[in-house]
Amino acid sequence: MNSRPIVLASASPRRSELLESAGITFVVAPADIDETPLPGEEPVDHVLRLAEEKARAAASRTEGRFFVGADTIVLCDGEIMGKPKDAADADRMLKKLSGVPHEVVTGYAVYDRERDAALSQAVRTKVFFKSLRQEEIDAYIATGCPFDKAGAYAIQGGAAHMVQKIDGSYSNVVGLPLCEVVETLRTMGALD
Ligand SMILES: Cc1cn([C@H]2C[C@H](O)[C@@H](COP(=O)(O)OP(=O)(O)OP(=O)(O)O)O2)c(=O)[nH]c1=O
Repeated sequence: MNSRPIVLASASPRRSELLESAGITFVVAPADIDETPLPGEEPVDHVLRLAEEKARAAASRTEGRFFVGADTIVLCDGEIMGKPKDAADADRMLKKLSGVPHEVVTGYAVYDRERDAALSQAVRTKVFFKSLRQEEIDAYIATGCPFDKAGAYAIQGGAAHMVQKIDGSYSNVVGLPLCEVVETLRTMGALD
């Protein structure tokens, strides 16, 4: 699908699987950046900033032409939820999400090293959780799954049964809005 080198600036195996599923050839070069929100930073500005920082950080130390970075957060009642710090934090997040619709926001950026230019976009998906029983929350946390996921859950994993419905892109919830990312790669000339 592409002859020009694409680099995925991510350590997330889910993002790799999604991009692979679109038939895109790429190499992986995770970018380790500080993901703390700036004081007063709006959620969309936050994910867009981090996505571009990840793409540019990978470009500063990896061969390639197009660099894809992404960042996913859960937005519930004004709170930006990243990954839980520990089991108590995961428990707090899941209790807050229980029975309440929330949004998953993923920002992504494609940085073209040759033109020193980036295109970015934030995609929002509404997720409706059922009311969770404490035993369900405890059992889920005991699996260890919540710890590397924004909002302490994975729609593609053990939390599938907690989700009543979604409104919007599924791949966006998993961490990369595939439809939009592929279109952006095409617009930028990264795909044949
Ligand atoms: C809500 C939700 C999030 N997630 C994941 C997507 C992201 O990998 C993670 C949010 O953390 P991110 O900081 O966006 O990404 P990451 O640290 O995993 O990877 P990298 O920064 O190297 O690209 O949560 C799921 O896998 N399923 C879900 O249902």
